[in-house]
Amino acid sequence: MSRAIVLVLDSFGIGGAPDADRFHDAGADTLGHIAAACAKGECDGVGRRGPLALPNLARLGLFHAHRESTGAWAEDVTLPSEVIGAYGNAREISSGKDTPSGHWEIAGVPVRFDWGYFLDREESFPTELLEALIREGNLPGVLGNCHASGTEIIARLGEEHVASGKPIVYTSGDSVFQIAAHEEAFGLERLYALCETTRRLLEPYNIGRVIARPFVGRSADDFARTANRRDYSVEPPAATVLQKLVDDGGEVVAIGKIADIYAHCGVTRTVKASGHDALMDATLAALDEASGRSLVMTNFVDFDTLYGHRRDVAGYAAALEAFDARLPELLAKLRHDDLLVLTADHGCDPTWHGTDHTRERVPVLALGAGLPAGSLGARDTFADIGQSLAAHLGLEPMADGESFLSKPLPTDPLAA
Ligand SMILES: O=P(O)(O)O[C@H]1O[C@H](CO)[C@@H](O)[C@H]1O
Ligand SMILES: [Mn+2]
Ligand SMILES: [Mn+2]
Repeated sequence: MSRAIVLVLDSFGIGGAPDADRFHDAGADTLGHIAAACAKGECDGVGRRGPLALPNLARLGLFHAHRESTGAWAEDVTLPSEVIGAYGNAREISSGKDTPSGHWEIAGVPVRFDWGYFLDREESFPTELLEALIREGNLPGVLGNCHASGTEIIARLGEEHVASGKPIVYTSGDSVFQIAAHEEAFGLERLYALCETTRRLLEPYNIGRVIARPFVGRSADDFARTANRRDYSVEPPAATVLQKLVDDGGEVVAIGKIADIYAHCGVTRTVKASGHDALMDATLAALDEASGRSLVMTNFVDFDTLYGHRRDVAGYAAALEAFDARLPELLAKLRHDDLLVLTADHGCDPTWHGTDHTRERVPVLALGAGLPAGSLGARDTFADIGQSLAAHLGLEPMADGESFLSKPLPTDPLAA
């Protein structure tokens, strides 16, 4: 029975998006700029040193994929003696560079409509929306109401929030409405309920996600966000490959943020875990259990949340190396007819201006299912992954994308 394993390294772009200009991201290159910083010794001293060392990802073809995306090798990296994976780079055709768009497109459903955005950097939200939220949420008011980095805004407004009981509302370049509140002073369940109210009030605004951002701590110096973050996404606009597999009697194990990102559509089992080691442990355990026709999908969120958005280049490098070191455990569990795909949902170049995502191509590193090692070239949409998963899992083809599993057409002997 076919199994597929998809690991999404959240925000791990490899530069080169042909439409990066439109997002003011021309030149952004998450992998390339991390490698360059490591090569200059700028990432030494966080439990790592020297050039970026990703020997296992390199064997799957990561650096080759990056070179095909940008035209240049990542600085000072060691190339593998042999590439064992099929590697490619994929551009995104969805209108946004956000997490749901990237994941849905990976699963064969690009987002062709435009999301709503709160574009004003200050006074970002419409007055009538905030008035409705204050009324229905029984709130003394709200704080924030601006574009912000989530860690900076709790340091700036967290104490006032605890004293006043007013939740902190903020947004970003993404189609999001985020609510930060203290887990104990405000209450976690109350925060979740407020997010559900917000989700309903946002219906006319076409916003992709409401995100609950609980935090703990006593003062601005030690406020810290917790793993109880929860995302309230709208449903994908069409059946993803996850949904098609479930409808056809298969199993979908969603690990980490995956279930939230797909609005719980097309998921048979949800596994929550916090931190990359725990996420990898959960993935390995799921592989031990997944016996039938199944898809195991994991989102490795820390690359994005702890390092990309925080513009922490050294932290990102160390997290990549730690992830790479655990890959052999996963490879050892693969059966010959499994298909493993490693990819990303967008970029978040930690050397870039601002704190938002960056429009980039993503790596497509595939192994197994009889795929020969070598280049898959430049893929025109992330949906090529969804289409390949559909082919591998024996599902009807998706409307978008081209499978990289399909064999080349036999040459016509008469045409010679
Ligand atoms: O700064 P924090 O709160 O981590 O927010 C980030 O997380 C959100 C979801 O990816 C993005 O919209 C981005 O702004
Ligand atoms: Mn993401
Ligand atoms: Mn993000």
